[in-house]
Amino acid sequence: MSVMRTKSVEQAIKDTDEPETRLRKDLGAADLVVFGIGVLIGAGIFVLTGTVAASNSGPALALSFLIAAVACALAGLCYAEFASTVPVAGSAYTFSYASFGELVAWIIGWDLALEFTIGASALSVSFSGYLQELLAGTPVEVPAQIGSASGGFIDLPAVVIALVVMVLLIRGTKLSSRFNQVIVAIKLAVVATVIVVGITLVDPGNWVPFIPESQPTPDTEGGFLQLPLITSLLGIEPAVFGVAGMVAGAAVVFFAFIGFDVVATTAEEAKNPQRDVPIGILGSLAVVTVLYAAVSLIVTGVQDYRDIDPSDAAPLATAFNAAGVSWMGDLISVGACVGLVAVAMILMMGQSRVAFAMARDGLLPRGLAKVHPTYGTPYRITLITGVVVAAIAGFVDLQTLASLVNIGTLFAFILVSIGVAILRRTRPDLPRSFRTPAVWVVAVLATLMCLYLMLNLSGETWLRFGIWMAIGFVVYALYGRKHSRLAEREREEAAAGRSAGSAGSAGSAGEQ
Ligand SMILES: NC(=[NH2+])NCCC[C@H](N)C(=O)O
Repeated sequence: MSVMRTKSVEQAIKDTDEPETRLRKDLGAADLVVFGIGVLIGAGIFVLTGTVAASNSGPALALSFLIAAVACALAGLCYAEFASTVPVAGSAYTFSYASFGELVAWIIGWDLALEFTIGASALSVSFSGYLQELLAGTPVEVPAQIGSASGGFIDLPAVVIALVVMVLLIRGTKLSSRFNQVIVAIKLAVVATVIVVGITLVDPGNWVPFIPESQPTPDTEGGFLQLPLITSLLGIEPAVFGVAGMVAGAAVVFFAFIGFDVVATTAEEAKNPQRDVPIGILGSLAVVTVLYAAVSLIVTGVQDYRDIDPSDAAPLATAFNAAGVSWMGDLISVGACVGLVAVAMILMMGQSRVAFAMARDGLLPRGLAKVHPTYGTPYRITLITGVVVAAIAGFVDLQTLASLVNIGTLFAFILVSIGVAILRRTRPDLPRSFRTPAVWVVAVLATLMCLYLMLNLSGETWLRFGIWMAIGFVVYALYGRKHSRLAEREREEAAAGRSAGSAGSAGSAGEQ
């Protein structure tokens, strides 16, 4: 069946070598770790910490982060293996093309588009929140009507920043990567200061009880009825706090760990992808896990979680302002603004790379994959992505965006984890410079944990995700299925086979 046609790993690597669509290879291991940290530290730690501490976890926020970190580490091991096996642009997309076939590849590519595009919108919105906190009370204060989608009618700062990032990206990867290194340094310095200064302000009494007692509504007493997916389907109030709240919190702060997979999207631009990509993924994940746990303890230690406003767009700054250390509030806001822009930038870049790979394969119009003659970047895709990100950022709030990104990413993690295990069976011979230890155990655990976190997201989130995927199926049926390069090759070979009088070779292009 044609939708099952797979593109061999060898073919995927060979396809990267066409002059018109070849990317420059100039990133090293350190670039990738920095790149990873740059995309990981963002809205998750700067904004969602406050929301989740206030509405789901309380001081157990630190545990919510650890739960999410475990799921990510398991999936991260699988990502590291596939990135070292299939070092080409496009991340999970390219990988599934080689292991599951074209239809699944399309599904995952479409899913990644959701993760990156909506993710970039989420980061633009978060940037806007901290910018407004910084400008509040000054003559250039942003008026509420144009300050947020929920409180006004458009989030204008979010729209503007998305467009600025787009222009920077079109100007070139290396420039953006340098720019990113400086920003990562600023961001790490801010996080370190939050931890160091924060320790002196902690009142350990705020951590007691560490897991606040569950406040279930009468309907949700116990068991599966506490899962947000179920409660929202049944139209009842979800339980808050307690262990169930902590896990529901994990499904939201999961957002903070998304991004190491973006490192895999740049594999084609790495000098030595086999070694550098696993280092980049696992290294950046380890660093941020420690930082997140520390910052969570600070946020809930400096303030009583009951005093945190769940809709605060700049909770870290607020915590220090409330403790009377307003210079810290300003410092955090400046660092957050800069850091959040960097994440938006990398996400947009990730999106352009995935779409680039898909266009090169003919699943999207091939003209989109054209690289700019002087800048060497996929400028057409970047332009389209930037405009879409800006439009969404202007009108949708952060919670909605973050949950949607999480469900899409968890889904991609599941496909990748299963894919890694399957590829070990179908292609045991492939060179793998990084092998996931105990792959069957790790892949199965990663799948189960991600699935469980997905169940902790609401019915509305599932519905939005379902709609997005349904649109994807229509696009594939109407365009990609006919125009894909593999489809073309199949047709050519079938024709060649007929004229040579041998029907035997038809379709072999797709075989592994
Ligand atoms: N690949 C993504 N969609 N990443 C979005 C999340 C980025 C980052 N972890 C943050 O906390 O802001």
